[in-house]
Amino acid sequence: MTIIDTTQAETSMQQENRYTSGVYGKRPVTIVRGEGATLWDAEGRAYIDCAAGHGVANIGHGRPEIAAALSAQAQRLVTCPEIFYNDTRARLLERLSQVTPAGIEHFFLCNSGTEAVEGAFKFARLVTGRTQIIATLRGFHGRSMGALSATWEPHYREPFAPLLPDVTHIRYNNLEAAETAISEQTAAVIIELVQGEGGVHSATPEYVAGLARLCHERGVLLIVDEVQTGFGRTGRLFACEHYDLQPDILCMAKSLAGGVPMGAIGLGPRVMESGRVGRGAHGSTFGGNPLACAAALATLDILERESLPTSAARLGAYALGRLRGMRSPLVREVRGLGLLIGIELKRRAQPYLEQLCERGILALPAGPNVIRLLPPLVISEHQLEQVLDTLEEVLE
Ligand SMILES: Cc1[nH+]cc(COP(=O)(O)O)c(CN[C@@H](CCC(=O)O)C(=O)O)c1O
Repeated sequence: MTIIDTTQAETSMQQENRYTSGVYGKRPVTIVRGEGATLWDAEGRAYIDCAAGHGVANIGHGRPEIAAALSAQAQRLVTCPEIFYNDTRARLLERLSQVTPAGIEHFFLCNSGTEAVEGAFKFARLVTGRTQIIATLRGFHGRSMGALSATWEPHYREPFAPLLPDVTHIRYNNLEAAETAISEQTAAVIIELVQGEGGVHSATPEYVAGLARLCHERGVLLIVDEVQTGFGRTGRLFACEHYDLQPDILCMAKSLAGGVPMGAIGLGPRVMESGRVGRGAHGSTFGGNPLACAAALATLDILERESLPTSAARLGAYALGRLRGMRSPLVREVRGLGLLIGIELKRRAQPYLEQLCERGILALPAGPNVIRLLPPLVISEHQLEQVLDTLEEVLE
């Protein structure tokens, strides 16, 4: 079904190129419609989506429940800053306290992952009176100046120096490195339990348990960045559940509101009982807006009603098994948890991503040599088989 014809599609690309900032490496595809784990381009070509908008579309595209929630809320009230109470926001805050890891019962609502990280750093400095932030090699936490300071990749970071002072990067999964780095000046350690953009590397249970213990002993807050791993991606609602971990601060965004931009900072007792988070400490015009809150409530309903974290666990285990059984000379290692999967190649991943796109599969990189698969958790078994078959062909 052609949605717009080729000429219109080319015009649309030319139009976007004429006015865009130029910071994105755009693929020559104009995506115009989505449903479930399928996307269509302007010429009506269908793709199986293994990018999910950078891990945003966990519940899939074109969900009528999200459209209905947005429409109903938009007809009542779109925006309402948190200087006023709002009924939809109140319901979401309560719902988040019920589904997040134990102890996380208070939230600052914002509008993106990087904002969640920025706020987390502010709360950590406020609560501890300390300044140092410790992050990990290969970690990705956002591109705004504070979050960027904790993002490891030098070519993201270095053009914008000087960034936040007092940010140290340590080896991931290395407890001795954390023991050495943590000092009297350390406010917080921030980690992803599965490093996403940094190449799909999972934390070991021993590392996480040791790091949590170390942070508690040394008066340091543990910030867990679940912007990418949250809301079912790794096979549990939160990756913290795999580790029985109660973070001091939990950063959330991406799939929280079913594709509508939203972030949230979950605050644990060591933050809230400090008595140091007072009026005026932080703020956001759009944070906690009723429209995003309505979409988030509908999203949490869908995740629960369709048991999507369990689907991610089952489908992800199957996919990892098949990928690890692949005898491709190009593959160095297959890693992942749930439907957050990384295929490390012995070569650059870009040419293979382009071949996948030509064959109707949209996937992402995670560093120069890793193909990252982040499909919607609603992907069907048949679609997943097609993805795996295509990967076998492309990587043979
Ligand atoms: C773990 C994590 N933390 C924070 C962020 C920042 O979120 P936001 O401000 O909403 O973009 C992201 C974006 N992850 C995507 C990076 C996109 C980019 O290159 O920028 C990704 O993993 O592709 C993360 O993956």
